[in-house]
Amino acid sequence: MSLVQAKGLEKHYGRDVVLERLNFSVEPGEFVTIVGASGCGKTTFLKMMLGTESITRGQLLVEDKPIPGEPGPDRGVVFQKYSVLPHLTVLGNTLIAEELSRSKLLGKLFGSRRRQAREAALERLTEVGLENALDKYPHELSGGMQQRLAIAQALMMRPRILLLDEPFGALDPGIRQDMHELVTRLWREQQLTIFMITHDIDEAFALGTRVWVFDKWRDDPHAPEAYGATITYDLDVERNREDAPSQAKQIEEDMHS
Ligand SMILES: Nc1ncnc2c1ncn2[C@@H]1O[C@H](COP(=O)(O)OP(=O)(O)OP(=O)(O)O)[C@@H](O)[C@H]1O
Repeated sequence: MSLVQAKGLEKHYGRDVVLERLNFSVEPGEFVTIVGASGCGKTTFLKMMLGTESITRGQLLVEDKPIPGEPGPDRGVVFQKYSVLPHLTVLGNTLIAEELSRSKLLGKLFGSRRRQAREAALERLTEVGLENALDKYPHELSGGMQQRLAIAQALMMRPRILLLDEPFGALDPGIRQDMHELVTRLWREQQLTIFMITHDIDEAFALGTRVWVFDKWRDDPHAPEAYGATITYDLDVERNREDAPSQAKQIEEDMHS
């Protein structure tokens, strides 16, 4: 059974069609990277996966069931802008992910549940290499460390699906390379299924097993809102590694033409 499927999925904002005719099946363990022109609906798609944007038409299914209309523990997310809370330490920021998810009414965990959550948080922070920064506050962390913390938060509930919206867009190239290694390791070790938006086509081909290009397949210059973007290329990078450089170049040219 596919893990995620879209059938005729569409997103409109009023009369503005942002996404249309999205049809795909994603198997467990795939690493899907998503590229496309600015404003073509990539983040909107990710938010539909997260459950914070409604679906206008069609279906978006996880294991054959409609995706819940709210975030859940099976889907972790990391955005480009650092999403950590400035008044909490590294450990506090990781614990809050569990507190918010498990204890909606009380807002806090107590006793053995809190101890278990602390152990889980320490484990996640060790996985992302922040075990020596538990008591630091976000302003004391580099950009790369803040994104490591955001990843630890996202993985706190052991999601099967990880949604990444340009998570490394603000980082220096050397740090990005470290983050690529981290995400690749976590993806393998935790058997995650990843959907990652990036503006960097080389990054898309380096990390993804599958690259999607979002673009409009039909356009009316007199009514630009009439048609939305869809997946215009769906490339199996894993099986065609040797073609990746020429495909990346072609996509880069298409996006800038
Ligand atoms: N809440 C909203 N209400 C109305 N229009 C919206 C809303 N959110 C996004 N849009 C519009 O939907 C379109 C797609 O936006 P989205 O952020 O998904 O694009 P994107 O491909 O992620 O862009 P970028 O690469 O610049 O981040 C844009 O035209 C945007 O203005």
